[in-house]
Amino acid sequence: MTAPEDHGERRFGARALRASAAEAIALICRAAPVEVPVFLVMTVAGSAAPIATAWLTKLVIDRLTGGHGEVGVLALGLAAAGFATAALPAAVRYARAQIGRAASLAGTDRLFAAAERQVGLRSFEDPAYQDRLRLAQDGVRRVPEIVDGFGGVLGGVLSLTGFLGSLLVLSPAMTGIVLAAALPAIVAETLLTRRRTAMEWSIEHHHRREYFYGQLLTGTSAATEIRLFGVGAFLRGRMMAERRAANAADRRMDLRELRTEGGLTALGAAVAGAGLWWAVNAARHGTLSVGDVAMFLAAVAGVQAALATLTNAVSGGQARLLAFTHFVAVVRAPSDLPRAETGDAPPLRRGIEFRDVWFRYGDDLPWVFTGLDLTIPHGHAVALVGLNGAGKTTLVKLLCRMYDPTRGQILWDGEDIRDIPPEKLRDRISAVFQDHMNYEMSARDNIALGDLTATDERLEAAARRAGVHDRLAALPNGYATPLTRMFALGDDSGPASGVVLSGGQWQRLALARALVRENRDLMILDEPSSGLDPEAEHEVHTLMREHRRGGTSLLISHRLSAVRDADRVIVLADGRVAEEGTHDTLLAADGGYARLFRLQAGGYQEATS
Ligand SMILES: Nc1ncnc2c1ncn2[C@@H]1O[C@H](COP(=O)(O)OP(=O)(O)OP(=O)(O)O)[C@@H](O)[C@H]1O
Repeated sequence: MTAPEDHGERRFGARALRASAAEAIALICRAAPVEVPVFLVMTVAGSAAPIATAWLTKLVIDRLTGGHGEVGVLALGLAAAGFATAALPAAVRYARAQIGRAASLAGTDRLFAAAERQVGLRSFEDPAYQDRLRLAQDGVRRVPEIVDGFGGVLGGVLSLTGFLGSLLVLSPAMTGIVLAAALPAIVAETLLTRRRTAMEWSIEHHHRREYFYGQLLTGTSAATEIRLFGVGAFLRGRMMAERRAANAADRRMDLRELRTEGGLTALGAAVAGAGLWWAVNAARHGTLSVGDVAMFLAAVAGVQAALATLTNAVSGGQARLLAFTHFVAVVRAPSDLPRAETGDAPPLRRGIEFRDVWFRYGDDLPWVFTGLDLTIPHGHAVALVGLNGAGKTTLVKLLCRMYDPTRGQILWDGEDIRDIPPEKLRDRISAVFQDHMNYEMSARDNIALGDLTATDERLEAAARRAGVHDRLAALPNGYATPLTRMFALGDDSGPASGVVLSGGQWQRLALARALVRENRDLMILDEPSSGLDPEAEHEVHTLMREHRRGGTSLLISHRLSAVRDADRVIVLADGRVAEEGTHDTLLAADGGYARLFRLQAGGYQEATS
C-alpha cells in the first residue's frame, strides 16, 4: 500500500498527493472524455470574462471622462462580457456535476472490484483496511469536489494571472504587496489541510466503534438481547464516548484553523485598504486617470477574489485528494494472498491432501495446526469432529483458500492449491458454512447465488431436496418474495411482500444454495443441521447421505450420530489428527471419540429413560 497502516497522526506527503492527483485525473478523464474538454473551455472563458469586463469598463470610463472616442463597440463588448460572466458559471457547474457523477460512478465500481480481488479474508479482518475502505468510499463519493477543486485551481490561476497582469500595468509595487500578502495564506491553508487530514485518519477508529455501537442499537440482530438485558443505555454511553473523543480532536483542529484564518483575513483587509488609499491619492495628484482607479479597484478585488478561490480550491482540493489517497491505496493494494493467474483445478480423481500443515491466524496468536497430515480420498464421505476450537472451520477455510498455511501444503489431486487460480478451485467446491449468510433478497436469489446460471427448474429442484420448496411456494409472491421487510417501503409490491423466515428455514435455504451447485467435486457441510428440529435433522442427514454417495464430501458435526456412517471419521485435537477410522473402529479403539460418543448417546438414553 502507498500509505502506512498505523493510526497515529501522520503527515500526508507530497508523493501520496501526486499519486492521488494522477489517479484522480486519469479516473475523471476516462469517465467523462467528452465533458472534460467542454468543461475546460468553459472554465477558461468564465475566468476571462470578468477581466475583459474590467478592462472594457476602464476604456469606456476614460473615453467618457476624456470626452473623445467612440464607445458603442466597447459597450457592446461590455454587454457580451457581462452576459458571459453571468451565464457561464451555471453551465460550468452543470458540466462539473456531470463529470463528478460519471467519475464517482466509475470510481465506486473500481473500488469494489479491487476489494473483490482480495483472494482471502485477511484484509477484511484488518481494521486498518476496513477504515481505509470506508474512507475510500467517502473519497470516491467526493470525486465531484475534486473536479470542483481542479476547476477552481484552473479558474483561480487564470483570473489571478489576468488581474495581476492588469495590476502590474498600473502599479508594480502594489502588485508585489498584494502577492506578498497572499503567499502566507496559501502556505498556511495548505499546511492546515494536511494537518486536518492526518487528524481525520487518527480519529477514524473512534468513528468505526461509534458506527459499530450505532448498528447494534438500531439493528434487529441484537435488539432482543439488548432489551432483555437492559443494556441499551450502557451501549449508548459507549457510543457517545467515542463521538466525544472524536469531537475533542475535531475541536482542537477547528480552533487552530480559526486562529490562522482570522490573522490572514486581517492581513488581506489591511492590504486592500492601503491599496485604496494609494490609488485615491494617485488620482488626486493626476498620476492615475479615473478609469485607472476603477481598473485598479477591480484588479485588487479581482486578485483577492482569485486568491480566495485559489486558496479554497487548493486547500479543499488537497483535502479531497488526500482523502482520495485511501482510494488509491485500496485499488493499488496487493492481494492478501498470491494469486495464480493461469492453470486449472483438475477434476478430483485422487483426493485432497493436507501435508504437514502449520497454521496460525497471526504471528502473535497460538498455532491452530502443528503439522497436520490428513487425506480426503476421492469418492469418500469424510467426517471431521473435535471439540470447540479444535480447528474444524479453519481447516475448511484453508481448503477454500481463505488463508494460506503458514507452513506445509494443501494438495488438490497432487497440485498445490496455491498454484490454482482461486476462482477455478472454488468453482469445484460447494458448501454450507457454519456461519452461512441469510441474504435479504428474494427466495429465488437466495438459492440462485449458489449458481447464477441455474434455471428456475433447477432452483426449485434444489429447494425440494433441501425440504424448503413447499414453504417458499406458499409465500405471498412465491419464490419472488423478498425474505426481508427492510425494503418494503418504496416498494409498490405491497406491505405483505416481505417475509421473515425462521432460523431452521434459513438453514434449509443455505442447503438449497449448496445443492444447486450440482456436479461439484467436493461438498463441504459445516454443521448443516445445527438449527434444525430433530425430524428435519434426520431428513437432512438422510438427504445428505444420498447426496454424498459416490461423491467426495467433508462433513463437520458435533452430533456424532450424524457422522457414524461416514467412510472415514477424523478427530482433530491439539492441532493434529488425534484419531482416524470408521465409526466402528474408533469405538473399538475406545479413545476420545468413543468417550464423546458414549457421552452423547448416554444423554439421549437418560432423557428417554
Ligand atoms: N479469524 C480468526 N482470527 C483469529 N483467530 C481465529 C479466527 N477464527 C478462528 N480463530 C481461532 O482458531 C481456533 C480454531 O477455530 P475454529 O473456528 O476453526 O474451531 P472449530 O473447531 O470450528 O470450533 P467450533 O466447534 O466451536 O466451531 C480457535 O482458537 C479460534 O479462536
